[in-house]
Amino acid sequence: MNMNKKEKVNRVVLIGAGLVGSSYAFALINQAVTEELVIIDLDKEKAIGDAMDLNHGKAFAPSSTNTWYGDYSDCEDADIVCICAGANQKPGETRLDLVEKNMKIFKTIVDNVMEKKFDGIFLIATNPVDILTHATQVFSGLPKERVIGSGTTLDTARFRFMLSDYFNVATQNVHAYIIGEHGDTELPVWSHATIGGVPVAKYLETNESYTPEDLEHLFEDVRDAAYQIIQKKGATHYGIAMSLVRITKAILGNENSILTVSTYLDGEYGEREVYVGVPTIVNRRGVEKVLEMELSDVEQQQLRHSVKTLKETMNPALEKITQ
Ligand SMILES: NC(=O)C1=CN([C@@H]2O[C@H](COP(=O)(O)OP(=O)(O)OC[C@H]3O[C@@H](n4cnc5c(N)ncnc54)[C@H](O)[C@@H]3O)[C@@H](O)[C@H]2O)C=CC1
Ligand SMILES: CC(=O)C(=O)O
Repeated sequence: MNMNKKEKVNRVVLIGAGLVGSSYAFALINQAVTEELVIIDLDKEKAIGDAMDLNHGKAFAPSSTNTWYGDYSDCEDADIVCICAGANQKPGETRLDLVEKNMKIFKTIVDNVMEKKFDGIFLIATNPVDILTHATQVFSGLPKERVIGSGTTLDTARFRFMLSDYFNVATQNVHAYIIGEHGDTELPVWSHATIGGVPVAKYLETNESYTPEDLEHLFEDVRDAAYQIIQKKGATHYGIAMSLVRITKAILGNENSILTVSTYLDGEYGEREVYVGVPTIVNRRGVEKVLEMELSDVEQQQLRHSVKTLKETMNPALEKITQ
């Protein structure tokens, strides 16, 4: 046995260590998801400070994550490059309002990463996430299954939390998805939502205080959660950080987990040439398979509207930047 031969360890490169990125780094280390974590940010001093600060807490983590402030050359050996760089929403702004600003930033970042011959999986969080995931695939030329957005994983987590709170059951026993744009046109898939296997429509009958109107309001709270949090504290970052860690674990652990990541559709749900949040089997290869649920007519129409909205914003912005 050659004792000098180094074993390949998992490396995640994080680009953009603002509120979302640094929360992701913190959660990654606390859950010991990867052996190596490299942090890159335009604000070099802030990122160096983050790497120092995170390293100082390592003694208390389940296992050691080798963490350093790096540069694009670190992307060559990376398994995952996670991009959280770019502008966030100011109060009143929609995610789609960020498209031009953040697409320009992404062109530079993705070109820099690919110059270093990156051959792993891109995981995108920056908004509008579905559109920037698509742009990353176009800019990088990597296979579509190796470019993934956080999609509606956060919205699905919010939905499951709020349903579990309403019905007073553990979140783990709530199975329900939010799909579509990570944004204002997202939709709840009520037709497949279950509490411990019991359809939500049936579960409503188990207590007269439960009402369909409450569920409508509950979905509105899910959809508008980011606006409410931004109004109160300026940004959201813990929930998305934990969603990103969940996706990272599914990839590095080759889990075949079903997550509502932003995935390229090529005919599934009757849609093409779009990245959008749908239940997807995620493993070491990235996207293994899109799970095609039978949607109700209303849900199918809502998904079509969501995809149309995404394309209407994305196509001109992509055209402008690739001209
Ligand atoms: N997908 C989702 O569910 C969620 C997405 N987001 C999105 O995440 C993004 C980041 O949000 P925050 O962390 O709150 O913003 P932030 O302003 O705290 O951090 C952004 C970071 O990006 C860095 N940056 C900008 N241009 C860069 C470049 N060219 N190269 C490297 N670093 C660069 C900045 O220096 C800064 O540290 C926003 O677009 C926000 O809307 C936020 C929450 C949830
Ligand atoms: C900001 C954002 O996209 C969210 O919290 O859902």
